Amino acid sequence: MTRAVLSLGSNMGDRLAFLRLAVQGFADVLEKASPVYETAPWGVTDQPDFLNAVLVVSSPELDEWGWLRRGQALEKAAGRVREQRWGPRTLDVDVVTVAGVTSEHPDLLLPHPGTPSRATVLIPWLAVDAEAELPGHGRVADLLAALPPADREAVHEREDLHLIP
Ligand SMILES: Nc1ncnc2c1ncn2[C@@H]1O[C@H](COP(=O)(O)OP(=O)(O)OP(=O)(O)O)[C@@H](O)[C@H]1O
Ligand SMILES: Nc1nc2c(c(=O)[nH]1)N=C(CO)CN2
Repeated sequence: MTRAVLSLGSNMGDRLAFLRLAVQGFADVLEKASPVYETAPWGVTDQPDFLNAVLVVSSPELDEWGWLRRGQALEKAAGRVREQRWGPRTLDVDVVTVAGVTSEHPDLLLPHPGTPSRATVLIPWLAVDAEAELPGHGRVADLLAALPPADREAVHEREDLHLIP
């Protein structure tokens, strides 16, 4: 039995449809789905805005590699092709944490090392779990409070969009 937090992102094509494709792909293991957020791009800033969201999932069968494989299969189903690092994509599924698991394998770093600095992950995560903790880094609420205000202000809830119609 593992419980995982997954981050979803899309900034190409029908962004909401790609996020929904991911939600449908995890429907059998879905515990919680966050609101949808419109977010300014970080990393490569000269690209379209993203939609981002977070899912909490749990399964008696899947280990951390199972979560990665399922996410990658959904990225493939969304027509994602290998592209520039941090560049535009139809669907990105990152494994943020798997409860009780740390990994330094380059194909599966856990917790995902980008998490503490990404308001695009921390804000949706906090929306579904106000008490969330990132193993080794403390409370998600504290991580978010420590970010520059501009990072938090670049993330806007889209109340008109829903992962589950
Ligand atoms: N926790 C993780 N979740 C998803 N992929 C991971 C993780 N740790 C390592 N990877 C590896 O990262 C590789 C590249 O992933 P990807 O192209 O999505 O990176 P990116 O989204 O551009 O950047 P970032 O990983 O910083 O968000 C994949 O081959 C995958 O195996
Ligand atoms: N706002 C935002 N920017 C990004 C994102 C993302 O999900 N949201 N993902 C990236 C590559 O992983 C690069 N930049």
